[in-house]
Amino acid sequence: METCTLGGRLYSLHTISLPPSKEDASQTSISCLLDPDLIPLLPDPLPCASNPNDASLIAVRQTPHKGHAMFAARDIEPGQLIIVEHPALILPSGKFPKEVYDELAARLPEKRRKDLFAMANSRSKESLDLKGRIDEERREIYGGVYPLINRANHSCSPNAGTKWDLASLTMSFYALRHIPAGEEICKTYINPALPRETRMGILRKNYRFTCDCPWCDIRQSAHLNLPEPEEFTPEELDRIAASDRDRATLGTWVFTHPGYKKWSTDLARADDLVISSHLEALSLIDKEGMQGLQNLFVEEIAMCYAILAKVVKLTRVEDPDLQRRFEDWLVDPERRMKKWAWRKRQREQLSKRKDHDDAVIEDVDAFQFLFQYNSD
Ligand SMILES: C[S@@+](CC[C@H](N)C(=O)[O-])C[C@H]1O[C@@H](n2cnc3c(N)ncnc32)[C@H](O)[C@@H]1O
Repeated sequence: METCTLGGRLYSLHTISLPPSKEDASQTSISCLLDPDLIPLLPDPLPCASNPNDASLIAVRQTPHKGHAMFAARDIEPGQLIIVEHPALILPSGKFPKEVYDELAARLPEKRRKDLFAMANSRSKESLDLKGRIDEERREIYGGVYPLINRANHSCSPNAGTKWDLASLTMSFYALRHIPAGEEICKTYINPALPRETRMGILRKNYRFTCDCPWCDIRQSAHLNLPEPEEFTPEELDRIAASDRDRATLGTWVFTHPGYKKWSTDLARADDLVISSHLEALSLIDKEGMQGLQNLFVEEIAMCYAILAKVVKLTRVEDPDLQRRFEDWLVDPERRMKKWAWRKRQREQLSKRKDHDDAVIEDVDAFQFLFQYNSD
């Protein structure tokens, strides 16, 4: 089989060869199902995943109620890269006949194929963005299957996140907060800002499990294989409602609170407005374990020139360009951050003028004062 059609669209089966990797001899190819017009647009030659993968950082083990899971074998610091991995499979979203999956898998080296099929729900995919590679109207969502990264189970308070790199066709997996040795490393399969009921419904329907995170499994009984309680106590209902409210607030924060851009040119807003509002968001993030959103807020705070040192560390995988920009500012913040310097100058001039006005006000008659005011 070289091609197949789904929903009137034609797809080609295609194998991308990878440069040999010292660390993983089985990682030799990616088996793909692609729009034929995408194939000539793929990076060629494909760079080898710059493999800083440190095998001693993680351990994959069988668990009593979640199949395999990934654990931190050592302490992992916030922002630290955990894995960089090429997908074993790339295919469009949508359901294809079983033979298509079998054919894609058959094209993989044996070890890679076995690893893939050993995974629970081996069809779960990470979405990949092929933006910029094809016309907007023909763009569609592709998914990748990763033998190692896909071992990470789900949590609604994930301690790790993923970042896709189109140029190398790799996914980076990195820590969103400190992960102590022994803790399970989880990512989120869904939008964690959704209410508990909706999150649980999607996870049951699409992945066939009941989430055991502390925000879903209110009684922490999933590991005992106990069913969801029929009824919650009023205190439990309050906790669920508070968490849903906090998550919804975080999900819409950037639309409901002023950010750096508006603040920077608006002297009517207090100097610490964005910083204090975004610090409030960061404390909600900590409360709900939604560190996946933190860069958005930390970046805004940093734009107001606050905790640059923290953001430099946190952005190293997710946004290396931003990291370099912040490092650059740190060399001479007032000169390089023009908007910050502008606000500072305006405040200084205003306070100088106020001191001056306070000193002369008694000598100035009403007419002079009005004149001075209007001529400014
Ligand atoms: C991408 S796989 C993750 C690795 C999988 N545990 C394994 O053994 O290979 C997704 C599947 O893992 C299981 N899973 C993931 N997160 C879970 C969780 N929080 N609780 C229970 N099962 C989970 C579900 O069976 C889900 O369909």
